[in-house]
Amino acid sequence: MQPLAQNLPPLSANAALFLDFDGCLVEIAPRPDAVVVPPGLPQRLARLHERLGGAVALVSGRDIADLRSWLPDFPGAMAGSHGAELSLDGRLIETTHGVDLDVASLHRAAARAVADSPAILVERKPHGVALHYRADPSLRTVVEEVMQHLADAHPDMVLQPAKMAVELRPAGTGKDGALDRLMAIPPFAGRVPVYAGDDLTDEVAMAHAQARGGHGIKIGEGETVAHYRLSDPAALARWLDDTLAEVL
Ligand SMILES: O=P(O)(O)OC[C@H]1O[C@H](O[C@H]2O[C@H](CO)[C@@H](O)[C@H](O)[C@H]2O)[C@H](O)[C@@H](O)[C@@H]1O
Repeated sequence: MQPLAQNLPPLSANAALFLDFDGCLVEIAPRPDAVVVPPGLPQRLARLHERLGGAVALVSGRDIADLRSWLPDFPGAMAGSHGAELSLDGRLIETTHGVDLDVASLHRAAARAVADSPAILVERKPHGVALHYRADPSLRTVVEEVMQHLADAHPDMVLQPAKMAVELRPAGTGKDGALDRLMAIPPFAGRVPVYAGDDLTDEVAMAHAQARGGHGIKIGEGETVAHYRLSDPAALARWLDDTLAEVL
């Protein structure tokens, strides 16, 4: 049995905070373009960024341009596309993988393969592709088979299971690598990493945070390596606000 939310200690002043986006900062929505940024979230992130000396990063499966469209004023670092992209302080987006990918051709192949199932949403990503079956969960097997087929045809890409979706991302990327990369540079270096996330792609990063003496916070249900759990994005927001009021 994992510890209850009330056992989660407040963030300490020497923490480095890593936050996932979908299902963590915002509730899961029917489609990727339908999420709602809760009122107060941009201000909360800005205050945390200021009080933690800039050591706050967003770590998402979304690409950075997409992430930035939801949180245009976020002042900290962003790791996007499951760690395939990195942006420091709103500056240039750096691609962190060496895979030579014809992404347009991958998008076309994915779209062709599911053309007979219009309920499957094809998300064209700069470093991969995602197929979403949330609109019709009975299409899960179709999506899994198509994505396995695409993965077989692209040995430099790996499958990334997600919530009601399956993605392909470049091999060698991952949120664990993003965390390691940021923890090696100021203002993150020397701090204690705390990582909050809700999905499978977050588990490796939470494990890395804990291996570095920090902790992971699982948002929502499901198996996890994290030491702590909070029920939903609203509970995470409350914990962050309590921390800001009491500690930082
Ligand atoms: O790492 P994250 O920030 O959690 O992003 C993971 C993926 O999130 C998005 O898909 C998920 O959220 C959608 C909106 O709530 C939902 O409709 C979908 O079913 C979920 O799988 C996003 O579309 C992906 O690109 C991200 O990789």
